[in-house]
Formats: sequence, C-alpha cells, structure tokens
Amino acid sequence: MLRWTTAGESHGQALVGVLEGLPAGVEVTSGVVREALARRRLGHGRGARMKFEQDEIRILAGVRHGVTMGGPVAIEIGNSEWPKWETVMSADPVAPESLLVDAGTGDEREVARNRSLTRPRPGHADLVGMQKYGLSDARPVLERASARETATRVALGTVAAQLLEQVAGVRLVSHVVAIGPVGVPEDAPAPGPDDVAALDQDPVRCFHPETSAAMVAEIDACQQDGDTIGGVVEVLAYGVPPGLGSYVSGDRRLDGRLAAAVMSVQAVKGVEMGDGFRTAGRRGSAAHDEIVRTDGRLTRATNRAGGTEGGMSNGEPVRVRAAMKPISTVPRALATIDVSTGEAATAIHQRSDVCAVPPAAVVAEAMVALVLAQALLEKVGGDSLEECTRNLRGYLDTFPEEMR
Ligand SMILES: Cc1cc2nc3c(=O)[nH]c(=O)nc-3n(C[C@H](O)[C@H](O)[C@H](O)COP(=O)(O)O)c2cc1C
Ligand SMILES: C=C(O[C@@H]1CC(C(=O)O)=C[C@@H](OP(=O)(O)O)[C@H]1O)C(=O)O
Repeated sequence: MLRWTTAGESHGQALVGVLEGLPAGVEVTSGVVREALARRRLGHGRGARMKFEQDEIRILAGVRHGVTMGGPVAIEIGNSEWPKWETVMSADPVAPESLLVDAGTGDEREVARNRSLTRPRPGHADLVGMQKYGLSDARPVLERASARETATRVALGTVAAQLLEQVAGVRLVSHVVAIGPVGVPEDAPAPGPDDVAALDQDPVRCFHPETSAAMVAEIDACQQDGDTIGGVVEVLAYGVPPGLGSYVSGDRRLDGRLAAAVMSVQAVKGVEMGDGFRTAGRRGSAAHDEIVRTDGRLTRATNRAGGTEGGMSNGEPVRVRAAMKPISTVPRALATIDVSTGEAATAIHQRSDVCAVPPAAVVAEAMVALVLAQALLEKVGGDSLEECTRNLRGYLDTFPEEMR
C-alpha cells in the first residue's frame, strides 16, 4: 500500500516527507519537485514570508539517477531562514539566557521570536493545542499546525503524480473557482492539463480572466480593511481509468478517501465531488450523467458526478472542490484571552497571508495525486513501473467490446 508521512516544524531546520510503496522505475528529479514547490508559493495575497524564504529541496532516498528504486522516497525541504530560528527551535537544550525575550541582540524581530505566545488565535490550533498537549506557550502548536507542512505534501504529491502519468497517462490540474464572494461563472470552461502554464501565470490561479481581476481587487480590499479571505479550489484529474476504489466497503470508496485527504489540508472546511451540494438541489433527471456511445466509445453526456460512481472512478475526469476558510491570523486582531493572565486580550498577530487560496489549490492537487496513486497501485500494482503498466493494460483488455 502506498503510504506517506511528513515531519517538521514551520520554523524548524527542515521538513521531511516519506512516500513508501512506490514501484521501481518511476522517473523523478529534484527539478520536477522544485517546479511544483515554486507553484505552491505563487498567489496574490500571500504574506512577506513567501518572498524571502526559499524551499531548499533534496531527494534523500529512494531515487537513483532520476528513477525510483522501489524503496521509500524521502524528500527534505530545508528552511533558508534557519539561522534566525536556530535558538528558538533548537532540538537540543539551549542556555536559558539565550531565550530571554531580549537576549541583547538589539533586534526587535529577535524579541518577537523569543516571546511566549499566550494569546491564542480564534480559528487556529493554538488554544486547543495548548490544552491538549499541556503547554503554556502556543509556539510548539503553531509550529506543527502551520501550513508550512504543505510544502512536503506537494513534494510527495509530485512523485505520486509522476507515477500516475507514467503508468496510466493521468494528468492533474488545479485552479481557483472563488475568492470570498467572487466566483467564476457556472458555465466557464474548466482548464485542461495543457493549461497549467497559463494558470501559473495568473495571480490567483484562476482560468477566467475577468473573474481573476475581480478576485485580486477583493483580496486588496480585504488587506486594506485589515482582514483575511477564503475561497474555493477545484482539482481535476484527466485520464483516470475506471475502477479505482470500490463500493464493497466504506473505507475503500474513492470519493470518501479523496474527501478525507483534501479535508486534511489546513483550513479546508468543505469538500465536494463533482457538482456536490448543487446536485442536492436538482431532480434526478438533471443530476446524473447519462451513458452514451460517442465515436464508438462508451462515455457520459455530462460529468456532474465528478468522475466517481459507487465509490469508484468511472473513467470521466475526477473533479474535487474544496472550500477554504479565511486565514485565522486576522490583522484586525480578534478577541481572545491571554492564557498567562486569564484577562481579555487581542489575538497574536505578527504577519500572515491575507489569502492562501491559490497555494491551497496546489496542495489539494497533491492530496488528490497521492490518493489516486494509492488506488491505482491497489488495482494494478507491481514492483516495477513496467509491471504496473502491463497490469493496467491487462485489466482494461478484459472489458468486453460492449463495455468499452
Ligand atoms: C497554503 C496555506 C497557507 C496558510 N497560511 C496561513 C497564514 O499565513 N496564517 C494563518 O493563520 N493560517 C494560515 N493557514 C491556515 C492554518 O494553517 C489553519 O487555519 C490552521 O492550521 C488551523 O487548522 P484548521 O483551519 O483546519 O482548523 C494556511 C493554510 C494553507 C493551506
Ligand atoms: C510558511 C508557509 O505558510 C505559513 C502558514 C501559516 C499557518 O499558520 O498555517 C502561517 C504563515 O507563517 P508565519 O506565521 O511564519 O508567517 C505562513 O507563511 C508556507 O506555506 O510555506
């Protein structure tokens, strides 16, 4: 089974991701991973950190001369800002005086970094994290709850996407369909796999130029008001073969697995497959995708279901949407309690993103890639890429002529 895990703190020395269960023979280079990470850093509305920090990537294990060897793949993303955090985030004990709020460096930012964080932000993990882990300082909570961790998800998702494309010709694309109240029109065309470069050029990863301009204006207005904003992203996977996932048990359903993976992205509060919630308002005759034969091939007249039926991929593009809430570090700080005194206070605010919806699209795409790769390997898995490709061909060849 394809499995993945990540480790690392937002301001720690490095993040690490491990992907286990890949066959040998998948082509992967650090260049491809670097490109995907650069895509995650894009987007109008991101905070100062994205401008000065770099993702320093190294493939540590599992790949030789650009090809997987069958063992776990480990990827490290170094923190270019580590020298500033070396004391605050040191793994080994440090001299107590080096952690004094003003350690004598005369640097204001140094003071802020060292201070205990006791004014938890509503909407972030701070308060419950302190309660749960028995902490009087929110630093350890926010370090791991932070979406900095999503860089590792994107790195691992890129490897999964390489497998999907090389075994089955699957190609993924992600875009933004709403920022706050500004949404693309219902009938706007969806981007295809060849539109990724155009999406990378757009300031909010939107495929509809007029809407994109309105989204940028909405983010600017929000920033001027000292506020933050969320939105909706969509991931499309083209070329997914039918039959990934299964209806036989709830935990094998592809739609459920996709939803859980995408919902696990920080700040995602809703996930829908295909037309999702809109389908609930339609009659059956206008809700389903009629089965037709076009150019001699069995296909669907529409794709309202978003590429799954009965918890299995049905051969149509997989389409998943995710709703992201507004960033909880609101500059116009929200009411909280200072847990060191019990007194009313305003929540921590140093710097943050105003809008992180465009990078969230890229992260959601990575999660979809990981789940689809896992389901593909369940169906046609083998120890080499060639074996997987052969298994996929063998499976598709079993379809009787009438069902192709
Ligand atoms: C790409 C991305 C960037 C984010 N940037 C910030 C940020 O700058 N400030 C912030 O407070 N939350 C940010 N978040 C959201 C928090 O990580 C998230 O709200 C927090 O971990 C609590 O989890 P929950 O919202 O799922 O309950 C970001 C999320 C994503 C996906
Ligand atoms: C670092 C990233 O996102 C961070 C996610 C994040 C949060 O609370 O989730 C808070 C911000 O970090 P900081 O509080 O240090 O400014 C974002 O910059 C990243 O995406 O690479």
